Amino acid sequence: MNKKAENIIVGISVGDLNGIGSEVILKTFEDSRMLELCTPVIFANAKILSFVRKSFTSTVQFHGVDKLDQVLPGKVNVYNLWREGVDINFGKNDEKIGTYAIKSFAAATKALKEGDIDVLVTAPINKYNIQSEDFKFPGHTDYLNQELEGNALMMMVQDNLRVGLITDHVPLSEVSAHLTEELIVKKIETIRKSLVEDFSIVKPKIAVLGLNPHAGDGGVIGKEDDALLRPVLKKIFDSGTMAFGPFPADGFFGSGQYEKYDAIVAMYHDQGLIPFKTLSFGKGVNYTAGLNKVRTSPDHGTAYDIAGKDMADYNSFKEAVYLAIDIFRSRNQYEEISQKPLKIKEKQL
Ligand SMILES: NC(=O)C1=CN([C@@H]2O[C@H](COP(=O)(O)OP(=O)(O)OC[C@H]3O[C@@H](n4cnc5c(N)ncnc54)[C@H](O)[C@@H]3O)[C@@H](O)[C@H]2O)C=CC1
Ligand SMILES: NCC(=O)COP(=O)(O)O
Repeated sequence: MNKKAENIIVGISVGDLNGIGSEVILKTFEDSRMLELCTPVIFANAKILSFVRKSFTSTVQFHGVDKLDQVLPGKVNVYNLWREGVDINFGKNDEKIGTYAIKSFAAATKALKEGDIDVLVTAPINKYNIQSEDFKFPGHTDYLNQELEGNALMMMVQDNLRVGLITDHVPLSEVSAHLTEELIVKKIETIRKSLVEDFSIVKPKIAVLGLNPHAGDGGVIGKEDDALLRPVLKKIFDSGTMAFGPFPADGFFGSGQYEKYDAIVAMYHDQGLIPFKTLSFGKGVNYTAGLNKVRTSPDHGTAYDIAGKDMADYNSFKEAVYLAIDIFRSRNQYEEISQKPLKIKEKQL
């Protein structure tokens, strides 16, 4: 299914309205060339966005729609999800605002499932104020894993730097207990498949970080690297996936070895995200790999400390839009190639 560029519909959930989400969305679409690349649809309310726009140097014009079949190319569409006014207090952690963040995210996910939008880009939520009886997830990734098909995997991306996580929203004290052969095999296969289908890398090279300092130093500092990781990685390598490691994480980044691999696999959130954000903050993208639909988001959170002050850097959000479109196209190309493989006729003697 090859779509004309401007017809790729990018659904956008508005995130926490007291954070910097609305600012980075508006600033991204201030540049009208973005509308030649895609058709954006923001899941929110046109009046609210017109109100918050006054706080920023933005002149972006909205096209409010009440149904998704009214969305127009060449416009910044806003799907009016609610009618009532909402009190915006930039920088304030507010449960009521959390309910609107989830309203937007849930509706955009439904549209993604039903094919009304092609890809989803999410603005940041506050993981505390979104919690309710109906929504008990630590983040977007976990909810999408439930709603869509496949096995969600958090992958941070900036150009050729890609960091995938074995465990993501897991407290540090529970990481080791989560690490099993089954989980590691499943996650590394998700990363391999994503590199092939989403990033068009034919035979990807994957580096895997150890869990413990110095990858355990032969068992002196923790047993998991020798007892679990090494044998699992050998099995994965023997089955044909170019996975290497476990590498001691500090030296691996410090010496620049990360540049030699198509993806780096971290055992837990901060092991991967600290080096990733240090190397690429402001340009990185959080991609949910492994699902039947494409979702990306910027590399940052709600940034309450600068919300409403016209200070937010919107480049990471813009990159999230670009990457979602690139992956959507790459997946379509991969599907086409797989359906029409080169026909090789064997010569009969
Ligand atoms: N995808 C998502 O929905 C994410 C949500 N969060 C949530 O955001 C909230 C705040 O998280 P933090 O860890 O404080 O991270 P944060 O990214 O919101 O802020 C960290 C620091 O970076 C600065 N910063 C962030 N984005 C910026 C931008 N675009 N331009 C300029 N400066 C920027 C902030 O001002 C702050 O000083 C938490 O509730 C967290 O759960 C965090 C990361 C991702
Ligand atoms: N640090 C990235 C992060 O925690 C975002 O999580 P999610 O909301 O994308 O699942």
